Amino acid sequence: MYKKGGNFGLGEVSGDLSIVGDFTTIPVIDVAGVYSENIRDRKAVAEKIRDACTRVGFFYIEGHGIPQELIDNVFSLGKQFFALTFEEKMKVFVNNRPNYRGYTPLFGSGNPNKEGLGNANEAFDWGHDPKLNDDPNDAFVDPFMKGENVWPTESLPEFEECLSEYYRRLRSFSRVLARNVALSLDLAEDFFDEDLAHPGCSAVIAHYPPQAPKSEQFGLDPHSDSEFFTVLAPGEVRALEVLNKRREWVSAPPRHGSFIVNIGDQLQSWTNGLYISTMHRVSNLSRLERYSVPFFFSANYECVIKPIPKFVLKGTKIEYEEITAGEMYKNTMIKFHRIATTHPVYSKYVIDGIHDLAQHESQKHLRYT
Ligand SMILES: O=C(O)CCC(=O)C(=O)O
Ligand SMILES: [Fe+2]
Repeated sequence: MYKKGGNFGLGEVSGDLSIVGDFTTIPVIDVAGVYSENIRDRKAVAEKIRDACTRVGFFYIEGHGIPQELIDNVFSLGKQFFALTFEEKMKVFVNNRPNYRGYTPLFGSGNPNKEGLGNANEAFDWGHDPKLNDDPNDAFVDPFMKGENVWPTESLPEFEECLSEYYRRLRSFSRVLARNVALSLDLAEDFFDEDLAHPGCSAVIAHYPPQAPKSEQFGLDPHSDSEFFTVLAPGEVRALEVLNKRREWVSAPPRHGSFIVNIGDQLQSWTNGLYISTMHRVSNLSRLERYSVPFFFSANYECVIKPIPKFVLKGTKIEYEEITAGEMYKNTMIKFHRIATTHPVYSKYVIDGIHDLAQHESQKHLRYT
């Protein structure tokens, strides 16, 4: 369930924070039918999506139509980026951007351990900005996280173009998939369209180096995603695990050519818990370098997320707080990146004030117009 402040970065899983599904395997869905002009084809996909979203919250997708070459190029450039020197990568340090774009160093995010180290991954974030927006009516009013993407253009001239193309491609696919999600909920297919006109999406290339076998740290702490849904390119190395009702962590290994889609807190809230935003975590115990690219598909930042009345049964209590998509994202990012601002190695790169919590709190009076 989405609680104010989000639950990203939880070190342990407590029962009351998440709804968990009854599953032992993650379904595989061929989604090619979402592009069909024939409603019967679209409905056939929607039925499978409904089953996966109510029971698991995770599913593999085939037939998505996103060119493998584009995915491969993103991974290849990501590997080149992470191979740059620390100083070079820190030129685009995430904590010097109010909108959390750029580089998060290894151990620089998540819950710190006794030595003050966080998650065993390094990452590069990019996302919604005026340049990537495709809605002429979007004024890009974001009181919390104003700013543009930041690119390591000096070292990697092709980075911006390739990652921007990936962003646009994944956003357009996600809009089509969202129509099928609407259908799966017996809503009009265009039900979410307006709220996804200038979606505040973001994407990450993450590098998870191999962890020591008995490492107490995670590659990524157990969490649920805060957005509408996530379309994950999981790379080639098994490391992602998904929590079921019996408190078992079910492995979600990569399947070549498939993405993994998981429901986020926005959709869980919109459906009043019918669709599950399932907890998951990453531990890379494979001895191989792992790279993955989640694309977080969100509603417009100013969109207020609250249960759709038809999912609220008479006499039941609404358990989900009303919150804008932008605030959800901001809360997640502040929590997730706090460690980088206090860690002795990274803090010397921090420009004071940008990620001051008090400063964010004091902006609370600002609202989208
Ligand atoms: O890399 C993965 O397999 C999952 C990443 C993830 O869960 C996230 O970034 O939210
Ligand atoms: Fe996640």
